[in-house]
Amino acid sequence: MLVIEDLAVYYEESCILSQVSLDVAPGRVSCLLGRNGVGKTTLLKAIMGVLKPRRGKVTLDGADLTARSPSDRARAGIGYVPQGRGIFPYLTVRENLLMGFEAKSDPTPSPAALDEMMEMFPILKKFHARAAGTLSGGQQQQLSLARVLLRKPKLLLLDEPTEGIQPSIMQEIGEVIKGLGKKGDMAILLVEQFLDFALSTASEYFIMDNGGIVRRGSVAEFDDEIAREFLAV
Ligand SMILES: Nc1ncnc2c1ncn2[C@@H]1O[C@H](COP(=O)(O)OP(=O)(O)OP(=O)(O)O)[C@@H](O)[C@H]1O
Repeated sequence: MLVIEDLAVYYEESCILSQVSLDVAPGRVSCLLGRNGVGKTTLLKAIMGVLKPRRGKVTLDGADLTARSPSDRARAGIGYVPQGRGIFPYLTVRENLLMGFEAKSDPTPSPAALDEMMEMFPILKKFHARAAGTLSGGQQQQLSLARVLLRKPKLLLLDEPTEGIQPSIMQEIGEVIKGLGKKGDMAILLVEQFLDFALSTASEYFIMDNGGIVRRGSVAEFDDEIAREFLAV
């Protein structure tokens, strides 16, 4: 379980997150919503340790990660699929997948884990020898997700997985995320601008505004009034 308490994050003197508290339990897909520029990516980076908070605490299954480096956090079980995917375009699909093992405490590639990913994303099996940069945006997104899932993270952070991808692949990715949530052993925090995708994939929502979480609830209870108040521009 991820627990964030009273997190404050600044870019130099500019306060982006002033007081964020939230928790995400395994077996749940939670979406983080909010207007452009409100600080959603900043929060994911602070959870991953790419940005240092000025105040507050990040714990995963009771272990305090606040002072730990991003690579330590990856080893502790945080998987991060950043906006823009972060794949290596000149390496093959298979080589990109193998990079996923580097962040494990035991970096020996497991053929069974590789097979599992190829089964979950058949397109990666088909294109395993291609340079990753030649894949479509949606296929690259699947690769980026598979590379992180290889490590069997306890917490999966996803930043705008639908950005720039076709609706058919969007649906496939949505099904994979929902399936991971249902398995019950992974907590998932999804940042998503595309509201329909977020609401059809997640079971719980958080809304960020003014540097903090201003609303949370079950997706089943999300309505147009909430969208107008917190998400309309
Ligand atoms: N490296 C940086 N230096 C200074 N300010 C930054 C930096 N990165 C982001 N910001 C600012 O921090 C604020 C929050 O940005 P962030 O990307 O976290 O928002 P977001 O909610 O994820 O937005 P979007 O939905 O557009 O991705 C924005 O005002 C942004 O301009």
